[in-house]
Amino acid sequence: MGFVFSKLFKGLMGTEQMRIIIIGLDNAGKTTILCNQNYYGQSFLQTDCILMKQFLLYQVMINCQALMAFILSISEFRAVFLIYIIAVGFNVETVTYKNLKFQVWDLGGQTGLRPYWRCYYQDTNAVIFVIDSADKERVEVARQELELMLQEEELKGVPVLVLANKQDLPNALNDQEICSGLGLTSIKNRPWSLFKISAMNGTGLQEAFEWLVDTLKS
Ligand SMILES: Nc1nc2c(ncn2[C@@H]2O[C@H](COP(=O)(O)OP(=O)(O)OP(=O)(O)O)[C@@H](O)[C@H]2O)c(=O)[nH]1
Ligand SMILES: [Mg+2]
Repeated sequence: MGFVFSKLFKGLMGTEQMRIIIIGLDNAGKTTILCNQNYYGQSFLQTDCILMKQFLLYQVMINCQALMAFILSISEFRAVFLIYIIAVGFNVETVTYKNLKFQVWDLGGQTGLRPYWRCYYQDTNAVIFVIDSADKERVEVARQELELMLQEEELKGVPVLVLANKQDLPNALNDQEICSGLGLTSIKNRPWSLFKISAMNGTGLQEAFEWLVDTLKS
């Protein structure tokens, strides 16, 4: 993902730091979207893109951010912590490309973690809302969480990219079903778009993030 982001945001000029949050119910595929290319691909090794990972263990760990960033900057520790990030909690990836800094926050979606999403809304430039397209039973829960989030004053007017993930699964809902299930057409006060993707095989990600880049640029 770092590679995708660094490529896509290469065209943006200036020194402004973009802050993006990735949210959605647990098991939607948020961490897979953010991390898989860095774990298994070449991007983690590229030389012109500085990647730094930080790990936060719920709110109590917030004061330890600087310490965790330092630990993660030591390559020997990084792999261990990155694996731990997949399992629990919140994850942030900072991609620095030349003079552009881009911060992507992956917020855990378990029921007990959702109340903490709002702690990360301030100064957010865009929201990526991920849904497991094969999880028909919880589309309504996802709709409620999305609706709550969109009511937040701190996210007023902020663009929302909805990713209908796991489209590789045979029972995945299509975009019309997701659109009506999440009530997306009632969103009138901000730019939004829905893309069908598979984080597993990368389908649809490029188009989705191009929409996001274009929206942030305009
Ligand atoms: N078939 C399929 N499985 C996927 C896809 N994306 C993610 N998964 C799987 O779905 C499961 C959950 O993925 P995560 O990325 O951990 O989900 P998450 O949204 O970060 O979950 P929380 O951190 O609990 O909020 C994992 O087993 C992934 O391998 C996809 O596109 N297709
Ligand atoms: Mg996760």
